[in-house]
Amino acid sequence: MSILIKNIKQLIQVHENSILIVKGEDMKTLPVIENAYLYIQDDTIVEYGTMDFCEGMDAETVIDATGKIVLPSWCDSHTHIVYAGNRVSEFVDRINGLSYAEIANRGGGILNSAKQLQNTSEDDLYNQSIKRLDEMIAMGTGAVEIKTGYGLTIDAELKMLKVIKRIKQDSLAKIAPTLLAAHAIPSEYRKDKSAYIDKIINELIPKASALRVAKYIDVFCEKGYFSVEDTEKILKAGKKYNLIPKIHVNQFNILGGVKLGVDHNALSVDHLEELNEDDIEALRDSDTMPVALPGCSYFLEIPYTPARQIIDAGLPLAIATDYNPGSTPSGNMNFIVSSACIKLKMTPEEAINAATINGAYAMGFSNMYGSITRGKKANIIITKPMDSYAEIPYAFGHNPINTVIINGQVWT
Ligand SMILES: N=CN[C@@H](CCC(=O)O)C(=O)O
Ligand SMILES: [Zn+2]
Repeated sequence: MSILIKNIKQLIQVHENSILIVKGEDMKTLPVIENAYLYIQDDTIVEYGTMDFCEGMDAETVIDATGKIVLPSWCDSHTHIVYAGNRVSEFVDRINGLSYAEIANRGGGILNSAKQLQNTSEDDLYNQSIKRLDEMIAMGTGAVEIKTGYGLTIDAELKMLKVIKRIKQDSLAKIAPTLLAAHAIPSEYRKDKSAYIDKIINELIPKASALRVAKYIDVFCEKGYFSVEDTEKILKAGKKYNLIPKIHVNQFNILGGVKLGVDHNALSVDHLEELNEDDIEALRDSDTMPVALPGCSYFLEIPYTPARQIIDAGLPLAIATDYNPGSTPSGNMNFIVSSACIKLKMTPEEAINAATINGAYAMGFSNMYGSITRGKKANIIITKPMDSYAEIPYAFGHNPINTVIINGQVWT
């Protein structure tokens, strides 16, 4: 199967040589070819260039992209899309004045989602979750990290992993699976958190690893959830099974989780709504990607991650949705790219770098995703007609997408 996209107004994020990450000042650059073509064979980007070199070229499917922008699909490196039901009633409670923490303390929040998930069959959970993923693909996302963390029992966490495994097998999207059993303390362990941690370490991690699906390990390192010491214990246990850390840190409080993540070679440290100079220093010269989740800040009305401070310090930054039922019930990366510009004061170039190549890095596969490079996977967005790529973040709330190609197939 071959696809030729021709007369492209701007082909963006083009890299002749495969790059893995973009940092600091370099994030301001987004390589563009004007009046371009792109040739896809099966699931792979094979060739591209200016239209001058397209003469005589043909393919089984030819798409005329006159007036349109073509770019790599969004890489969403932080989601919790496997969940059951929703938390609409908590949304209304918050409008009426309750805080996220007050709702959680009353047994709502993550524990509410866990109760719903425990009472949902694997098939039902799969159907609800893949529907969310399909909606994300239609909005331009081609690679997605998916976490567990709404099971909170051995059986329910394994059920989540099985669902993620099925999604990974069935979907055209690239999936990065993460074990986040340490997402909240189950009510039955309220008075004995260490017993739950022991269960994760001695029972769940070995069983999860036998399922051969989880690649990453996550912990919600936060007051009232898991301390830095708890987090370290779990990361060390994960390491024995080759699970790479990708952790929730600094959402509400600075506890030292960023440094811990860096010390344990975390692939990413996510949230960072609260951040200090020590965190920036810890990230300097590390291989750990900081990840901002502006949809969560928007929905919970908490501070936005200080992206300028991060990028201006010469660090890389990725942006992701955090799609989940409690703090971000949206998987729309177009909105995240807009929010990065409007609220995090990132330029369109920085936001697009953060949502493509750096998002792919934060999932460990920027060698195959996140840029227009020969040999990389053909996950492509073709926009509606627009004057420049800056209109993608500018027209917030609009759907900028005309066509999505995923794994070399036109998505319908
Ligand atoms: N902060 C921890 N986990 C999720 C929210 C979970 C929930 O409220 O269900 C997050 O990343 O925002
Ligand atoms: Zn999260």
